[in-house]
Amino acid sequence: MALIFDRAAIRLGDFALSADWQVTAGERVALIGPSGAGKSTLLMALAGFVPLASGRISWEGRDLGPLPPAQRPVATLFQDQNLFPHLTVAQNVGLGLSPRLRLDAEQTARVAEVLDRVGLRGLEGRRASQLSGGQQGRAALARALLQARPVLMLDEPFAALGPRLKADMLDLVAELAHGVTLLMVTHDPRDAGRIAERTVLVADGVAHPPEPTGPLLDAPPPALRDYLG
Ligand SMILES: Nc1ncnc2c1ncn2[C@@H]1O[C@H](COP(=O)(O)OP(=O)(O)OP(=O)(O)O)[C@@H](O)[C@H]1O
Repeated sequence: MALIFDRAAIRLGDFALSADWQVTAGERVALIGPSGAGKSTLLMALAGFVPLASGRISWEGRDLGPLPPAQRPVATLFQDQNLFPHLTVAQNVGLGLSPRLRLDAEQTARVAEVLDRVGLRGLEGRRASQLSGGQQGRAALARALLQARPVLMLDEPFAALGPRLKADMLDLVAELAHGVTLLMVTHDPRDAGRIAERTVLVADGVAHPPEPTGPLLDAPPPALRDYLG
């Protein structure tokens, strides 16, 4: 069981990126590298929003190429959390199950259960705009978990939170998404060290094969050293 980038190549105008490696199901991997190197674009290719110029991406032996985004095995947690400020917490989370918010009793119970798991019980009826940053992160995580996809992509999650809160949220992700394959874009090597067993360096047109995070950060190759400063 694995997520495989098989000589996958992306071309967008002058921008080119290649990836040729795999991640074992349930593994947690960080993507790190300079701004504009293509970290988000690689995730968007996995999600089906950016086409491959050649090669393929497969999950458990199945080529994802023909699958539209909604049928791919991935859920995404974005930096801006993508919450609708005027909707309640329960509604924002319910959108993960039904885009029109027509939830049956079983789905409503699942929303309540996942809100409980992320520690938001009692705040179901509050508008998203009335949540703290940390609570918003929990609501967005609840929505992503509710989709129950085997791959969870995090694009600079919780970047707006302070270091302590961000660390707590990453620990919560690791705990609640246990068994889920995580791909996390981050600019902070501490995030990678906290949650990711292996790290992909994205630089100079290549998403390099994942390497064990600790040794990679302790003895960074030149491209990573330049980036880390
Ligand atoms: N539709 C497009 N056409 C041409 N180039 C594009 C298109 N979309 C993205 N790019 C380019 O792809 C490159 C990679 O962008 P991407 O956002 O993936 O980088 P990133 O590593 O996630 O950066 P950051 O860390 O700043 O978020 C950038 O140079 C961007 O300008």
